[in-house]
Amino acid sequence: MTVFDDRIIVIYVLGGPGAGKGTQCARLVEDFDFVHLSAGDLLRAEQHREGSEFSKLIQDCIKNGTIVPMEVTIKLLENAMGEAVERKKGSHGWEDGRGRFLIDGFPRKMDQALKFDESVRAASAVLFFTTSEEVMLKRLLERGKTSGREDDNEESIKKRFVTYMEATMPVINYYRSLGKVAEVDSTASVEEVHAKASTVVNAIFKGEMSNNIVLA
Ligand SMILES: Nc1ncnc2c1ncn2[C@@H]1O[C@H](COP(=O)(O)OP(=O)(O)OP(=O)(O)O)[C@@H](O)[C@H]1O
Ligand SMILES: O=c1ccn([C@@H]2O[C@H](COP(=O)(O)O)[C@@H](O)[C@H]2O)c(=O)[nH]1
Ligand SMILES: [Mg+2]
Repeated sequence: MTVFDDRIIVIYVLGGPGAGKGTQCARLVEDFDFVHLSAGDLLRAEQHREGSEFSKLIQDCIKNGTIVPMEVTIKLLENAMGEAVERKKGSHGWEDGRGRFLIDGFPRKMDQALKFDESVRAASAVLFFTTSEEVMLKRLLERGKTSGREDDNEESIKKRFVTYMEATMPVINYYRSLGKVAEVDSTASVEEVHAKASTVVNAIFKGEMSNNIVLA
């Protein structure tokens, strides 16, 4: 039994640090009336919440590119989803009555994937953005000039790459084994990547994604 039923559609958005997940999610929100929840943003908000017992833990994990224990992140996501559903009820709601969530930067590790799918809501698909480490590093160092993020520096970025390869790639391979991964090369311009991502999401909504997809 999951917290949310089949009126709620969840798409996980994964990819290496700086692959463009947040950028593309913002664009897809405009097209498909998604609620976009970034696990990293929720953790940063919790880190800075006055009185949070997890503040120091989250700060250390983010700086070192390691993964915050799943209980913390899943609770934050579950709460944010619940709040979004309530907000939607109070306004016009979702057009077709089906709630649509893009869960960005999550699950980063197998334990999170299994727990969220089984207890909150199983993901319909994984939108997976890929590009080279060289491109990701360049983007993140550029972003770091203005982002104020404690992990947008070369030392933290290198650690994030290691965590991504060791903990997150197994998650992607797990969803590949379920035929749920839509891989989109995110090296090109924001517009070009957006066009491909949009095509994929359309296919997911039309129920046309019966196996993994790769869009180069
Ligand atoms: N297709 C693109 N071409 C050029 N720059 C891009 C592209 N997509 C994103 N960027 C830029 O790269 C940086 C990282 O993008 P974004 O924040 O979307 O990545 P992310 O995958 O969410 O990263 P993180 O895992 O660190 O949260 C941003 O400064 C963004 O403006
Ligand atoms: O599920 C998650 C997601 C993120 N984290 C931590 O946050 C940072 C930043 O995440 P971004 O997606 O790049 O904003 C990440 O490096 C982890 O330290 C997490 O622990 N669990
Ligand atoms: Mg991001």
